[in-house]
Amino acid sequence: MAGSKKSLDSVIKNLDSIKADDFDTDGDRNKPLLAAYALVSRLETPWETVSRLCMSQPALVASLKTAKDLQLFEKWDSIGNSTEDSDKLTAMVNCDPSLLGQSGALNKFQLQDQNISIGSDSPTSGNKHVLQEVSANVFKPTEFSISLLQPKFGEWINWLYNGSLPSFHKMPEFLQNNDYKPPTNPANGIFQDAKGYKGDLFHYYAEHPREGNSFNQLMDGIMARQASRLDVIPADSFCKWVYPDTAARLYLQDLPGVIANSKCPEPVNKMAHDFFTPQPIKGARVYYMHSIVHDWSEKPAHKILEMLRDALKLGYSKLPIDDHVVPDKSAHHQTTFFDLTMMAFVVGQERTETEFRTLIEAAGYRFVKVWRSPLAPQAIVEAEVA
Ligand SMILES: C[S@@+](CC[C@H](N)C(=O)[O-])C[C@H]1O[C@@H](n2cnc3c(N)ncnc32)[C@H](O)[C@@H]1O
Repeated sequence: MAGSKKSLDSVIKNLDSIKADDFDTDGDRNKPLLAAYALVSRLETPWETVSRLCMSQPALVASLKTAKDLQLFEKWDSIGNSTEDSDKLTAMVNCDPSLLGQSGALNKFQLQDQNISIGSDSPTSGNKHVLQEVSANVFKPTEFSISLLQPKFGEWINWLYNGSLPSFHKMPEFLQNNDYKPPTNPANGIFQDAKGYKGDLFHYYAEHPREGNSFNQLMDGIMARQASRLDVIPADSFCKWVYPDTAARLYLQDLPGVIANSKCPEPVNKMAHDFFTPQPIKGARVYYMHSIVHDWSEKPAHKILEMLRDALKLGYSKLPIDDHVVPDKSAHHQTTFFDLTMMAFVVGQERTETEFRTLIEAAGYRFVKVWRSPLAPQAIVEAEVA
């Protein structure tokens, strides 16, 4: 018994001792993270898995949205993110004390996300709680809750409520009503069913700028996370100080509303362009598309590539397509939920290497190779005009 207790303690101590900054690179940190997810799935019982998925996570995100609506984190930040009791927090956000009190819904934040009580000799402070419970009814913001003050993270909570949850709520019914075939018409998919809207997501966003802004912020968050694997120089230094001549030859293209709100600094050229029309910039060395092709089903994706093809110079221009490239087996969990999100949200999909090859070749390109990085499940498909 004593031997078993000792080994249990040492297992927990070993696990507790692992920290994000133990690793030299993000790629190194990612490997134990994946091992830890696998560990959770081995250790959880079916009851623990189902209650986490169906009870604690929905309750947590509903609590986060309520806290966001109350501007709890913003108001806390304005008084210096100090340690506060629930009476002070209740007064600060002007809600009923029962919400933030001892047994209230919001003060359970710290209990709902990975809080494991493993005894006084085992530290729990490294857990990713939303709030830290300093003592009974006394709380402190955490690195995570403070990160939500940045729109590129905080707006995910609004997007969850205005786009993701309504779409996933509709998905089972939509598929049932459509003989379990994925949608193919970008103007008439699951998102449109959920919103009672006819037209593609990007037209919806142009007509609903508050929701469009949420989406643009979360794209910012995704790009900020991914830039590390591309050896990207921060836009400001690239444009203003490091390579001003090169930056002046770059073009950022998107729909007019997105271009008008983009923060890309001078001297990069900002150009409104509809990619379902011919590409006006001819003979460039590179036409880089990030998170574009996966937004579309075969027919529109083919059209986008076709409209670009004549701009490329044979033997010189390159087309790097930056998206998830799904492996034949053991797809990364991020790839699989991106794939479902693309289907539910934009009638898009993540593609395998074979699917990319077929799409690209049918549009008049040569498939060169796939560039992968250990830092992300996304990859770069290199193509050139055939
Ligand atoms: C998933 S976002 C990716 C944005 C950006 N490339 C990034 O990675 O941050 C897709 C983008 O496609 C743009 N888009 C949608 N339809 C378009 C069209 N017809 N012509 C040009 N851009 C379009 C949207 O406005 C949106 O910014």
